[in-house]
Amino acid sequence: MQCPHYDARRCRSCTLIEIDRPTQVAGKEAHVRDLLAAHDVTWLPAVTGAESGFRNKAKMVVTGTVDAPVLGIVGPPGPYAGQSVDLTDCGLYPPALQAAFGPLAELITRARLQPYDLSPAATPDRDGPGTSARRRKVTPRDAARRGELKHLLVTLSPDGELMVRLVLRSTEAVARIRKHLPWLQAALPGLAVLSVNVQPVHAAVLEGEQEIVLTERETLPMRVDGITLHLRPQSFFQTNTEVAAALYRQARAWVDEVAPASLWDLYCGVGGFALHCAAPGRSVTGIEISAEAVASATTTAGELAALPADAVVGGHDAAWWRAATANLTFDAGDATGFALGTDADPELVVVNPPRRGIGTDLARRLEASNARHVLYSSCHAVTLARDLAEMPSLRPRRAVLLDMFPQTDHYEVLVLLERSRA
Ligand SMILES: C[S@@+](CC[C@H](N)C(=O)[O-])C[C@H]1O[C@@H](n2cnc3c(N)ncnc32)[C@H](O)[C@@H]1O
Repeated sequence: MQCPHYDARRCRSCTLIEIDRPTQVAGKEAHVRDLLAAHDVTWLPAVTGAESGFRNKAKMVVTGTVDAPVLGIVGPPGPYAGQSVDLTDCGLYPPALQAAFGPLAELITRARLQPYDLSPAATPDRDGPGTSARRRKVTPRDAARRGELKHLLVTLSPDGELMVRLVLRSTEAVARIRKHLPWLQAALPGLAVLSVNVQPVHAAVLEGEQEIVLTERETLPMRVDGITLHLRPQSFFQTNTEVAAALYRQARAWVDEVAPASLWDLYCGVGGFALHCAAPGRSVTGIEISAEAVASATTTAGELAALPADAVVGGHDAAWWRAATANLTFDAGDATGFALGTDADPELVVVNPPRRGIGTDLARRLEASNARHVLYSSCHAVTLARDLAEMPSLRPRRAVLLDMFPQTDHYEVLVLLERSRA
């Protein structure tokens, strides 16, 4: 893929952009196969979606001035080091996401949102979990920092609707933003959710805990395979909707083949795996640390349970969904704490942890359980391989690489583990 920002060294986020796509994918396959070399795994062909325009979410640093805000990044080491770099035409964003940046820049001017004075090291990582901004420490210089608006976070739904989050240092500008909301809604008819996230600390984290939703609607409907997942401002959603849908479909295919009567979906987020894997006669429990994500997943389950009689969702009618959701529950909590807190074992466990993996305690709990299968979806194969080593009785049998983050060396891998009978 060609990118003028990369070529000019204004942005170097897409570390593999000079390599053609088949070679990128082959390199990722070699990486993961090497990490799983000790196991006898049957690999499906890699899943690849679009190589550009695939990101459903933009994390923009806001620099410049109130009258000429710049949405993008702070330049990386090189000729643009420390400078404002406009990335509103970044080729990773779909056109509908790019088109939102103009009106949002105008909102910044109209509402007089002073861009925050960010140092170069506060550039957010644009390639998924784990951000350089998160790793920054608060410094004594922080007291001198000026400005209000730190980041602009924009998510585009498959139906073309938008969730916009303004990360501000304080609530000082909230009334002004509220005043200009009708204008923004006219300029961006797809705007479903507008919120302010308050992040008072100097860039130690990308966003803060307090979220003030300014629109009537609080969730962005993300339709995946006909199932409407409800995204709230602080909930996780897979970055690449097309590849996420393929991930959930593959998980469902393997789960249906194994046909477990009971399933846990640990680290369930807004419920993508659990809702795809629900079926009549199957009990499904989703566990997730974020209470707001659990509320979203519960909403979707409730909607599917109450479909109009003539509705068909994901190829199933209302009666099927009523039966499939009869034993589908979501609870907020720590995945490891939940698993260690019960003696009951499901027949199959789905895990989709953050980059750090599931860790020793949960891996040992699963190893010692009666679960016949584990389906592990990982965005960091190094921690996956480490976790597998803690579960020697659960043997990886099938796997597939999903190229969720083209142009970078990140990828998702889904592995079906089966308990060995020996
Ligand atoms: C990679 S995301 C996967 C979410 C979901 N499975 C999906 O497909 O969208 C990891 C999720 O784990 C959640 N999480 C992080 N730490 C957790 C913990 N200790 N226990 C349970 N969930 C946790 C995060 O909030 C996030 O939603």
